[in-house]
Amino acid sequence: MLAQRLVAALARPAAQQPLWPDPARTAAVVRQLREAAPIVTPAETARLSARLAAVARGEAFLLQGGDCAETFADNTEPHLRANLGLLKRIALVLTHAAGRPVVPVARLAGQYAKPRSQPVDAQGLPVYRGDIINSVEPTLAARTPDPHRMLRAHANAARAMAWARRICREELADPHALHQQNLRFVGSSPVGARHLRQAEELDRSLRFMAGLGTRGRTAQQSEIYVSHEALLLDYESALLWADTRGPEPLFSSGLAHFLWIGERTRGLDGAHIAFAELLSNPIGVKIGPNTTPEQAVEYVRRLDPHATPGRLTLISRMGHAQVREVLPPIVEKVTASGHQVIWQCDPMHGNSQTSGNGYKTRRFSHIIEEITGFFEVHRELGTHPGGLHLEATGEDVTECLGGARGLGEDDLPARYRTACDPRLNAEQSMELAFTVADLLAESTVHHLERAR
Ligand SMILES: O=C[C@H](O)[C@H](O)COP(=O)(O)O
Ligand SMILES: C=C(OP(=O)(O)O)C(=O)O
Repeated sequence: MLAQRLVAALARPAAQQPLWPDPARTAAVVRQLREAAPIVTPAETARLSARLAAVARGEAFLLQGGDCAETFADNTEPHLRANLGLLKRIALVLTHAAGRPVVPVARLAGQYAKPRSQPVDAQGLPVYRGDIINSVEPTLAARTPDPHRMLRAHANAARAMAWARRICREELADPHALHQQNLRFVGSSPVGARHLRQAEELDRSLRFMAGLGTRGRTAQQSEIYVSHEALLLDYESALLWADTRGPEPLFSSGLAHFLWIGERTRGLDGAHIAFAELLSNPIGVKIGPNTTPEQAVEYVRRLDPHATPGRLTLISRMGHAQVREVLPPIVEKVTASGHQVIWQCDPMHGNSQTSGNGYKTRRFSHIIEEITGFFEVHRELGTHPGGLHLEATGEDVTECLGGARGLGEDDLPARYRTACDPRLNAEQSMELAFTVADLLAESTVHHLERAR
C-alpha cells in the first residue's frame, strides 16, 4: 500500500529534475543506491521530532544553517569543523539569550542538489544543479547530468555524517571552549563593544554553572541533526525505512533527519509535496512572498494530518521589504487551523541581488531587516518566532555585502567561493547571532508576560 502510494507520488509532475541522458544507467544507479547504507537512523530522527515538538510549543528554538550547496571538494574535516563550530557558537549565544534550548540542524551530509531559476547559464551551458547532478565547471561535458554522481553524493554524505558526529561529540560539546571563541569575536569585531554586555552575562552564567560543578558538557550539547532540500527524487526515494510507529505506516528517510521542500518545487499538485506526505520525518516547506494563506493551510492539512506539534516547519523567505505585509495573514490563518507548526525565518533567499560587478550577493542589513520583521510579526500576533535558517560558513569568505567590516562590492572577488548562493562569513554570522539574541531575549520576556 505504502509502496503504491510512493509510485503514485513519484508519477506526479516533478519540477527541477535533471534530464539524465541514459535512463537505463540511471535505473542501475538507483538500484545500487537502494542497497547502500543509510546515513541517519530512525531513532535519531524520532529524537529530532521530539525536540521540534518543543520548538512548536514555544519551549525551544530551531537553528538551521550551513552551505548553500555542499560540494564534494569541500567535504573535508576542516570545512565541516568550521561550519559546525559556527552553528554551535551561534546556538550557544541564542540558548543563553532565549533561556531555552536551541536545536541545531546543519545543512549537511546531503545538501548537494540545487533548484535553479534558469535551465541555462549566461554562456548558454546547462546550469549547475549541484554536485549530485553535474559539475560547476563550465563545459558541456561537465554540465551534462551524470547519475553516477548520486553514488558519490551518498558516499560523501556518509563520510560527512561520520565526521559531524565525531566533531560534535569530541570537539564542540564544551560550551566554555565555544564561548572563548565568541569572546575572540567580540574582542576583534569593529562592533564587538556593542555585544560586550551579552558576552559578559554569558561568561557569568558559565562561571555560575562551573560553581555548581557542571561544565555543561551534556549529551544535548553534542547533538547534531542534518538536513537538506528533498529535491532530487531519484535519490530521495532510494533510501527509505518503513516506519510503523505512528498513527499510519510511513517511510522514514535514511538520508537525513529533516528534509525540506523548496520554493520552486512546493506545487500542491506536484511530486515533491506528495513525496513529503509519505515521510514520518519532520518536514519543512519554504514559503516565498507569493504564498497565500489558503496555500499555507493546505500544506498544513496535507503534511500534518495528525496535528503533531513540530511535524511541519513553515520556512518563510519573503524578503526584507515584504515580510511584515505577507507573513501576518499566513500566520493568522494557520494558527486558526489549530496546528502547531514551527515558524522559521530564512532571511537569505528573499534578499538575493546581483552586485554592480556581477556577483550574486545579499546585503547584511537586508538579512537583519527580514529577521527583525519576522520577530515583529510574531510579537504582534502572539506566536512563537521558532527558528532561523541561514546560509553561512565558518570560513572567511567574501560573499555577502555589509556587516561590521562594511564589505563592499569591490571586496566580493577576494574570497567568493560558494558554488551557488552567497553565504554569511563567520564574522557576519556572529554579528547576526548577537543581534538575534537581543530579539530572542525580548520575545522570551513577552512570552513569559503573556503566560502570566
Ligand atoms: O540556493 C538556492 C537556489 O538554488 C538559488 O537561489 C537559485 O538560484 P538562481 O536564481 O541563481 O538559479
Ligand atoms: C533553494 C533554497 O531555498 P528556496 O527554495 O527558498 O529558494 C535553499 O534553501 O537552498
